[in-house]
Amino acid sequence: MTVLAVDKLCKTFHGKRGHAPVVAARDISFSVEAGGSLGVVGESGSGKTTVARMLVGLSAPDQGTVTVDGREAGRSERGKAARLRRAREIQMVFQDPYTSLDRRLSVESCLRDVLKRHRPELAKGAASAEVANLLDQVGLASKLAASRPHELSGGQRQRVAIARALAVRPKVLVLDEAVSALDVSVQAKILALLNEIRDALGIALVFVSHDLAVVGEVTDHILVMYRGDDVEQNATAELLRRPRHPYTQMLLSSAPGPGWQPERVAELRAAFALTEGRS
Ligand SMILES: Nc1ncnc2c1ncn2[C@@H]1O[C@H](COP(=O)(O)OP(=O)(O)OP(=O)(O)O)[C@@H](O)[C@H]1O
Repeated sequence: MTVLAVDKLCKTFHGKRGHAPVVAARDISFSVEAGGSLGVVGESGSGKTTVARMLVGLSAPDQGTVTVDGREAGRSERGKAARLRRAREIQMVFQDPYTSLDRRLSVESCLRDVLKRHRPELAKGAASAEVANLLDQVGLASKLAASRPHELSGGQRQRVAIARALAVRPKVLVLDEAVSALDVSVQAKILALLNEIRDALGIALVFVSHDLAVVGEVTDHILVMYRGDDVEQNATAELLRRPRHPYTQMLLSSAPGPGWQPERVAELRAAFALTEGRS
């Protein structure tokens, strides 16, 4: 069953006078099933974050629609009601949990705040049980409930950010470079957690990353973006085995495993630009 349907999203940024407008997203369409996972990949500036921000309502598309469970996001309500509904449907986890978490709040207070705002029907006892349940779901020891963000490791902070997003019981979870700042071994654990979560809860994931190796671990479909365009979309295994578009081929050969090789990318990009007639 399709949970998230994105149809022809477009966004152009009109910068300062004298600067050409930047098309950050051009007719981007995709869908994600319940329990499914789509990776959005591309190099810096390809438009991935712009698409992620449009999904959660942080940025308004010039054109196009985002539909969750058949209902267009942000259509019927305005203002606060629209923001609340969108937040309950689609949650986002950012790259740096240190800046996205409130430093003054303990883990428990942070989760309770979200429950109070988004699930006010929960009585105090039920909210305590839900905090314990959320910590368990993201693999955090209950003794960490009293900790503040600065007392946690990067991986633990990202688990708190995921728990905070799950507290809302969203249908869709968008992760923007959510493991990029973590060590490889911590990355692997968070990716395993994300796979467990989508299996257990049937949430649809949109996983934004520049790192194809990481995306391959956690998605069943991939959308490749280049300068705002959708250059290729396919099942993950097929795309990694037989990339059709020269840009995807370039990304793949420049990232044979975890890690990014800028020199090789530069070489291949030059070759790709020649074939595309772009500079
Ligand atoms: N608020 C903005 N105002 C003007 N231009 C913007 C704005 N946000 C993004 N852009 C431009 O839109 C293009 C796409 O940016 P975006 O951040 O979506 O790419 P990205 O693939 O997520 O890159 P990165 O991985 O570096 O974040 C870039 O050329 C960027 O400079």
